[in-house]
Amino acid sequence: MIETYKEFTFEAAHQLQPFSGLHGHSFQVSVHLVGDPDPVFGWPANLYELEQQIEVVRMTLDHKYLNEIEGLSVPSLENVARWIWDKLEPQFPQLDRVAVRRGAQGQAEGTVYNGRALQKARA
Ligand SMILES: Nc1nc2c(c(=O)[nH]1)N=C([C@H](O)[C@H](O)COP(=O)(O)OP(=O)(O)OP(=O)(O)O)CN2
Ligand SMILES: [Zn+2]
Repeated sequence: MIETYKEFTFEAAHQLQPFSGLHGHSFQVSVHLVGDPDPVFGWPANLYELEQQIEVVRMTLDHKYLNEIEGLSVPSLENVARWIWDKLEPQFPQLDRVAVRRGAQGQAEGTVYNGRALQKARA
């Protein structure tokens, strides 16, 4: 098995009542794929294909008010990560986890969503 990842960022506003009113963040995301290496290229998936789908996701989130996006009415870090997983997993069965963080280096807060581990734990 081999792991390949792609990072992207987006800027967005959100609020999380009753904990926070309207404000914005720079979010940093990393998308990790795990799978058997391709016999020629050694990758679990072609990054060109992943990048195309990530761009669709990024365009949906970037410079948006997250609470208004379908499925993101409660945009905690964890729900944002799950939402990204749900968008990418149908095209990428090799998807292993999605990490979402916000805040400066050394002060960041974030989450790692591993949908497959959660599905196994529930089964
Ligand atoms: N596990 C989580 N806990 C909490 C989350 C979350 O997403 N996951 N979010 C919140 C609230 O949004 C909280 O008010 C955080 O507000 P936010 O401005 O996003 O972050 P900070 O308060 O740390 O402010 P900085 O801008 O980072 O200084 C609560 N719990
Ligand atoms: Zn916030």
